[in-house]
Amino acid sequence: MLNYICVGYEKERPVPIETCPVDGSGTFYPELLALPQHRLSPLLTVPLRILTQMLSTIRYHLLPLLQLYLLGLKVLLVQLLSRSFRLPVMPRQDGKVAIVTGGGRGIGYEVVRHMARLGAHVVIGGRDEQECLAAVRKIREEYKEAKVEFKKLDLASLQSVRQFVQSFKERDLPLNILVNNAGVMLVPEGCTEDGFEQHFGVNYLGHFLLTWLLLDTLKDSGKCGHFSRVINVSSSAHCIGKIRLNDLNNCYCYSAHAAYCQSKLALLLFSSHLHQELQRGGFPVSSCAVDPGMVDTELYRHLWTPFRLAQSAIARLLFKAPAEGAATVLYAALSPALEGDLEGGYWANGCREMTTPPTFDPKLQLSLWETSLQLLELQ
Ligand SMILES: NC(=O)c1ccc[n+]([C@@H]2O[C@H](COP(=O)([O-])OP(=O)(O)OC[C@H]3O[C@@H](n4cnc5c(N)ncnc54)[C@H](O)[C@@H]3O)[C@@H](O)[C@H]2O)c1
Repeated sequence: MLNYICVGYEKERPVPIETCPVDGSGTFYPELLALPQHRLSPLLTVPLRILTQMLSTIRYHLLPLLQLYLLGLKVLLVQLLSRSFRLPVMPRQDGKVAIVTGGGRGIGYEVVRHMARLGAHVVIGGRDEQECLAAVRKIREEYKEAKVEFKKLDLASLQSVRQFVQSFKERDLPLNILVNNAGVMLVPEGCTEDGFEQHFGVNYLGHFLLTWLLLDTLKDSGKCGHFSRVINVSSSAHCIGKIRLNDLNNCYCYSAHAAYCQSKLALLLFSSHLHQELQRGGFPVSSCAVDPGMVDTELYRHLWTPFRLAQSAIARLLFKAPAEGAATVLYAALSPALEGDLEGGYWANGCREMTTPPTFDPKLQLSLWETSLQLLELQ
């Protein structure tokens, strides 16, 4: 259960006590807060409060918003000027078992469809039953032999993640590929069943738990030269993400833009740390992160209406189709060239790419890893 205190600041929002440094360190404007306001004349206190509020709004709302839209423009420009990666012909995947989260639509659907066509047994872990069953039907209609099925998985509920893993393990199937694809973007402020901010809970923490609980199966299913693979679908938005270890739930000042970017950076840090841990332990499992590019899917439905309208108008022309967005994910998951891959890393448009320094910060990776284990009560 979360306890709340009121910091008497900003909109006087209650902030969960565990994540709130009461002294305001590292966030807001402690230098302004630290002023002995009781000694200031009321004439000064009011403008000071207005000023701090304006600064907070700029820093926590406008800046992440502007950064994300500018990044979007840059990515679109690069996409327009460079050739979209085309997936080479991949070998048959008979006998392999894959789990794809959020495989009922968008990029995930195309990943499932392609894997099923190649003979893999694919389990769609999805929240929306109707959507996922429709996806299963469609794929079976297209490929009569497809081994594709749906199992309920709501990443916004840790209990649902545990149930999904338990029912998967009861079947004694191997697990060769895990694609952590499901995601939400710019959803209104709200919490998961377990009280985590939605982007953080669904995009990152739910996938952390899912992977953690499936690790033994992934390890048992990998062989030397035939590693099991964990593919984390991140985003170029991670570049502008910031990990606020003392406010992972974005309680101080909620910005959906900042929350999405943080969740995608967290997924990348997780992917990198997991890969190193697996290599250190000598396990036949690799982990990498993939940016699918800007893809025309329903992910954008929570954009502010004018942006949403602009996005739908230009999407067909400038955005990738979901199958194109799935290409790098599929390459990372299936390519024989990556068998026994010891590097993991971050993939975009068919290539392994360098990315921003925080992603390689071992201290940050470890802190986030340990905090996540604590939040999930795994330690
Ligand atoms: N579309 C893009 O331009 C883009 C760019 C970068 C990264 N991505 C990432 O690609 C991934 C796939 O996104 P998409 O573009 O196909 O979007 P989408 O909205 O079409 O698909 C998202 C999928 O996640 C599922 N999902 C959402 N919440 C869930 C939950 N609580 N439990 C289980 N499943 C849940 C949805 O049901 C859906 O199937 C996401 O992680 C997204 O962040 C997309």
